[in-house]
Amino acid sequence: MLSQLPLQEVSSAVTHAVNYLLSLSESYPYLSYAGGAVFVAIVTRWLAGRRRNPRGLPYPPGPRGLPFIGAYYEIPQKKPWAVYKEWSKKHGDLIFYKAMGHNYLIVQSLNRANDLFDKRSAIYSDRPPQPMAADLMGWSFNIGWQPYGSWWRRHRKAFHEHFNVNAVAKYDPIQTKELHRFLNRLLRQPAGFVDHIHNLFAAIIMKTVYGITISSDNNDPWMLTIFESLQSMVKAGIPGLYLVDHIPILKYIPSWFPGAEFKREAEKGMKITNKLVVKPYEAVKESLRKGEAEHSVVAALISDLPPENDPTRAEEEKIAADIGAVAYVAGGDTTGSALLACLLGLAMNPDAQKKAQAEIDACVGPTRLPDASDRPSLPYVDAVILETMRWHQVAPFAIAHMTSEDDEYDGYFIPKGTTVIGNSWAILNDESLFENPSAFNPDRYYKNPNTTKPDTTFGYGRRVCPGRYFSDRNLFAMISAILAVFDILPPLDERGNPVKLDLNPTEGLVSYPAPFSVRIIPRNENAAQLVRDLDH
Ligand code: HEM
Repeated sequence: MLSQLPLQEVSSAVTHAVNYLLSLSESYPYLSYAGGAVFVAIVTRWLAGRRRNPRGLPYPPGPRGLPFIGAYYEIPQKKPWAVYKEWSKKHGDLIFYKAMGHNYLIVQSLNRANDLFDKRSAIYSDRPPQPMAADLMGWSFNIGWQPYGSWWRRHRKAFHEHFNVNAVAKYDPIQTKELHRFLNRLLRQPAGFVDHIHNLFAAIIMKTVYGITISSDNNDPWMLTIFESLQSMVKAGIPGLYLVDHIPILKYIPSWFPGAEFKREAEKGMKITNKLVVKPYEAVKESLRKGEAEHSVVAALISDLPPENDPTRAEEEKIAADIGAVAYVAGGDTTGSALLACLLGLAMNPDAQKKAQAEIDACVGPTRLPDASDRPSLPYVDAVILETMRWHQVAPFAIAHMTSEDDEYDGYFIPKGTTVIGNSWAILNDESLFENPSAFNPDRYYKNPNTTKPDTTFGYGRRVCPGRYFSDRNLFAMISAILAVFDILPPLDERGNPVKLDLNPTEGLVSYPAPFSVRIIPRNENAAQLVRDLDH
C-alpha cells in the first residue's frame, strides 16, 4: 500500500513528521525517540516498497478490508468459487486482497489465466508453503505441494515418464480387468454405485503403481493405511488452520514445549505418512528381490535406480517412493468424482444418454464393450466426457500457485509471494463462453467443436495435472462401457414419478457431487448377459 503513494505526498508527509518530532523532543525526549524509531521503520518500508514497485502501481481491484487483518473476514467460506465469481461484477476478472499479512490474487477468466499461468509461467508456478502439512507431517512427498525448483522438477519428470500420453495405454489391461469387476458389481448391487466407483479407482491405481491387488471389502489393509493418512490431512491440508502456517518459525519449537500440541499431532501424522509412502514401496522392493514382482510403475522406477554405491541413489529412491504415494493421493478419488458427476448428468439429461447409446450401438454393436480403438468413432461419448469435466469441477480452485517474483501486469503490481488461485469453476461457468453453463449439455461440444474445452479443470501452466491422460483414458473406458450396457435413471418418488436431480458440489480441495441416488439398470437381457460373461 505504502509503495503506491505518489512521491510528492510522501515528501510533504515526511517534512511534517520531522518538524513535529523536533517540536516534541523538547518536552518529551523518550516519546520522541520511540516516535523516531516508528518513523524510520515506516520510511524504510516505504523505500523498500518503492524499490519493488518503482512506478507506484496499484494492486488489482478487490476488497481492502481492515488494517492489519485485511479482508480476512470477507473471505467466503461457503461455495467460495461462486462467491468470487459474484465479486467479479464489482471488481472485474482479477481480484486482489490481503488477509492476515498474506496477498491473494483470484484469476477469474480464461484470458487472465493464459496471460499469467501460461505466458508468465516462469514466475507463477511456485506453491504457498505448508509448514504443518508438508514440513511437519511429511507430506512434502506430494508433488502438488512441492515448491517450484529442481526437487519438484525431478519428481515431475519421473512421474511424466510413466503417465504421459503415450505411456498410459500400457495400463489398459489393468483398467479393463477392474472395469469388468466393476460392471459386475454394478449389475448385482446397483445401489452401492458410490462404493463401487471408489473401489474401482483405488484398485486401478494400486495395481498400476505398485502391482498390488486390493480386496473389494472395506477392510483391505492397504486401503486402511491410505484412509488413515488422508484423514490426517483433513485439517492439516487446509493451509492456515494451524498457527505454524502463519508463523513458520514455530516449527522449530520442541514437542515437549508447553502449548506445542501441534508438534505432537505432527509427529503422529509423520508416522502415518511414512507408512503410506514407505510400506507399499518396500513391499514392491521385496517382491522384486524374490523375483515375484508384477509389472508396475514403482517396480520400473526401482529397476531403473542407479547402483547402490552411486551418490544420487538415496535421492532417486526417495523420488520413486514419493511418486507411488502421490499417484494414489492425487489420482485415487479425482477421476471417481468425475465419473459420479457423469452419472448424475446422464440421469438428468436422458436425451444425451440416448444419443450416446445410439452412437455406441451403431459403432460397436451388442456383443462387446467399446475400447480405446473405438474412440475416434464415438464423438458423442467424447462430448459427454468434455461436458462432464466442464459441468462439475473436481478441483474448483485447482491447487493454489504462488508468485516467485514481483510482477507488473496490465497496470497492476503483483508482489512476490502472492497466492494465485485460478478459479476454474468461474472460468468454466463463464456465460460469455458457455450458454446456460449450469446445464449438463454434451450437445454444446458435439454440435460446436470450437466450444472452449474444459482444459482448466486440470489446472494451469507448468503445474497442470500430469495425471490427466491416465484419468481421461480411464474415464472413456468407464463411461462408454456403462452407457453400452446400462440405463442411468433418476430415482422414483413414492408415487412412481422421477425425482428431480440437481448438482450440488461439496466444498474442499477435491469436490464431489453431494450424495444422490440414481437407478442403474441393464438396458436389456442381452446387455446383462454380456456383463455376466465378462472375464473378471
Ligand atoms: C478427473 C481427474 C483429475 C483432475 C480433475 C485433476 C486435477 C488436477 C489439478 C487441478 C491439479 C493442480 C494443477 C495446478 O496447480 O494448476 C492437479 C495436480 C496434480 N495431479 Fe491431477 N487431476 C486428476 C487426476 C489425476 C490423476 C489420475 C493423477 C495421478 C495418476 C493426478 C496427479 C496429479 C499430480 C501429481 C499433481 C501435481 C502437479 C504439480 O504440482 O506439478 N491427477 N490435478
